[in-house]
Amino acid sequence: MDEQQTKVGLSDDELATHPTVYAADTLKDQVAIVSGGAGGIGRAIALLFARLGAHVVLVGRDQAKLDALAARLGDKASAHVADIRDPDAVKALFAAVWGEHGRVDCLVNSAGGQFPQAAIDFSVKGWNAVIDTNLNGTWYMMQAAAQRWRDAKHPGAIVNIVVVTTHGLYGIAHSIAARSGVIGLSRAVAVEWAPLDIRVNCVAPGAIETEGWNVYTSEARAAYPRSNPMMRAGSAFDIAEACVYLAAPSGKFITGETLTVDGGGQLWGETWTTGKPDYFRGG
Ligand SMILES: CCCCC/C=C/C(=O)SCCNC(=O)CCNC(=O)[C@H](O)C(C)(C)COP(=O)(O)OP(=O)(O)OC[C@H]1O[C@@H](n2cnc3c(N)ncnc32)[C@H](O)[C@@H]1OP(=O)(O)O
Ligand SMILES: NC(=O)C1=CN([C@@H]2O[C@H](COP(=O)(O)OP(=O)(O)OC[C@H]3O[C@@H](n4cnc5c(N)ncnc54)[C@H](OP(=O)(O)O)[C@@H]3O)[C@@H](O)[C@H]2O)C=CC1
Repeated sequence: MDEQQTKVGLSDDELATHPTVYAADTLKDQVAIVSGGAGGIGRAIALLFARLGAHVVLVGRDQAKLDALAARLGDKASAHVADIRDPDAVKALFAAVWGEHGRVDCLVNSAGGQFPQAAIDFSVKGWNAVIDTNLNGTWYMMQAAAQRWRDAKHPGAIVNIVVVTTHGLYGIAHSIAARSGVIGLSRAVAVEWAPLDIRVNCVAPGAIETEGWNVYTSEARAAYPRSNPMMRAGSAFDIAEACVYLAAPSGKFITGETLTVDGGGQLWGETWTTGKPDYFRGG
């Protein structure tokens, strides 16, 4: 981690008042679970979903962080501590939320992350930590949601936040592997779960300024805005609006899709999370 911990991205006040294309009742009376809900992207999703009428269940491992955001949102949110890597904790989470609200309409899996390291140096523990968090943890949440929806004969929508796996992102091969797994899994269950009226989609963000960037060096962070043809970083709000699109009725004929929100970064540009090797500088 860099010694310079910087506050990055939009503030809660900016997120809460950001202009949106969506009508104020887009998610009226819906219940949405957002894992990583107090993180950089997750909180933007939570703030927008609540603003559009949903009750948002914020999930993460840090009670104080969750409580602080829940307090801001009042009766539009509640906080639930759960480690998504613990399948029993995930089951207990869904039992609690279903017991409290009698429904869940949408699950957004935004909990996740990785550390930058050359793949050749990954330790077994480090590899497993990233796979367990991003692939297994996401799966436990998806399956728990789907089982509840099946048993209650209730429709549902899942949006998994992944990373761009196609081109241009180096130094996080463990995460690319885990997120490719999530994308493949989402496509597979989009078909299996279509008879249950459950849609499953992914959003792949490019460089989105959040506090999550603090795991990268200041040199790496400084280059991220130049990693796409728009030559700038996106905001967590861009991801939140994409999630609404897929979760709301606007997405009713979309399943098994990955919506890339990266300013064109998968077409042009490169991101070196561990610094660009001399070899690729042509020197
Ligand atoms: C243009 C786009 C930019 C890049 C695209 C992506 C951006 C983002 O995703 S933004 C950031 C999102 N948030 C995060 O990434 C959060 C920070 N990451 C983590 O919390 C961890 O990396 C985690 C996801 C793996 C959490 O797992 P946890 O079990 O809590 O991990 P530990 O800290 O206990 O570490 C376990 C194990 O992993 C190895 N390891 C961890 N950090 C590093 C590191 N910096 N370098 C090398 N190895 C690391 C290590 O083996 C750890 O075990 P110990 O050695 O016993 O500590
Ligand atoms: N920002 C970016 O540029 C990009 C981000 N992404 C991905 O988007 C997602 C959100 O990123 P961002 O908001 O920026 O990152 P943050 O680090 O700000 O947020 C991640 C959140 O996940 C939670 N979390 C992590 N592990 C667990 C766990 N085991 N159980 C429960 N909660 C957990 C953390 O909360 P706590 O530690 O309190 O539990 C944290 O709030 C991540 O998957 C990230 O990799 C993808 C591409 C680019």
